Amino acid sequence: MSPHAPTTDPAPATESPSEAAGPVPPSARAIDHSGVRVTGLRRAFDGRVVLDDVELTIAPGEFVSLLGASGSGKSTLLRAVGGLDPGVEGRIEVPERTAIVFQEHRLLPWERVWRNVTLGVGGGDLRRRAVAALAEVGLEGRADAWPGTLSGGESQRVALARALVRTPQLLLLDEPFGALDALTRLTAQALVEDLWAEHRPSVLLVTHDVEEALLLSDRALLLADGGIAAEFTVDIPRPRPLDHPRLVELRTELLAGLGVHGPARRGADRATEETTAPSHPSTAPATAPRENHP
Ligand SMILES: Nc1ncnc2c1ncn2[C@@H]1O[C@H](COP(=O)(O)OP(=O)(O)OP(=O)(O)O)[C@@H](O)[C@H]1O
Repeated sequence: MSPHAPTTDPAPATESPSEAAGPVPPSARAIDHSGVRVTGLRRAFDGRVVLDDVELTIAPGEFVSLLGASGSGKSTLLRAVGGLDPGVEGRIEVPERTAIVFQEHRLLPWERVWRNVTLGVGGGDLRRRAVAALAEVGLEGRADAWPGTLSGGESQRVALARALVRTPQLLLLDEPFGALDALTRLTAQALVEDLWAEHRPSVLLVTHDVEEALLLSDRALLLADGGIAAEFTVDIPRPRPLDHPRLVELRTELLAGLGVHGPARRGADRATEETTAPSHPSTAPATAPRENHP
């Protein structure tokens, strides 16, 4: 890691569609491997402390999920790691190539899909690179489409392609499946898992969905009271069946950590707390098509 990491985030942080997916601007924050190290992170809004001395480490290639009640500061933390928040204090070390995918796809409607994918990307051969990234997310043949002609799931795939084309060492995902219907969500989750297995970026995924976190991540972190309140190692080989006993156990522990008790509160949880209700049926088909990988 760079010994020169600053004590405050130096990255300029205006937010535009191209920056949303693009790399964090080159800065002294870059480290020499693809992990993340955050120490002493603090963020207050109008004197109200949201993040208080947060420590976070992500190993190179590790998939980490961040859960927590609505308003606990998940997006604030992710934005800070992504260099999008100039108001944060602390030491943040991230790799040079970082890409972010948000819940909303943030595509420019007046640019064709392939141009959206390569917005802000340097170098030549942009169309070919966009087409390759689009193929990776299953959107062969859609390079010249207008964003307005895509479904929600397809748009989110374009957003993923926009991240992929930057060959990120760190992928920041802020509820990227949150706006998708249940079935599209399962497919998108499987896609992200496959892409991660193939490219092995480090990943920080903000999600409300406990099962999503348990299916995808190596570790799930619980954000509460301004800090990481609990950490769960998901020591289950992939692909992970939802009825794996350890997954069921971890799910119960995570839900308890989130203050949700009992197995049958699914609809109520989602409606009232926006936090943790399982989104998969108990016989989820999501795991079936997944490739096996470590
Ligand atoms: N720019 C801002 N100005 C003022 N307050 C903010 C700002 N951004 C976030 N906050 C506040 O900080 C707190 C944490 O917000 P954040 O969006 O990080 O929470 P979250 O855990 O991601 O929530 P959710 O799960 O609902 O998306 C909230 O109380 C929010 O109102």
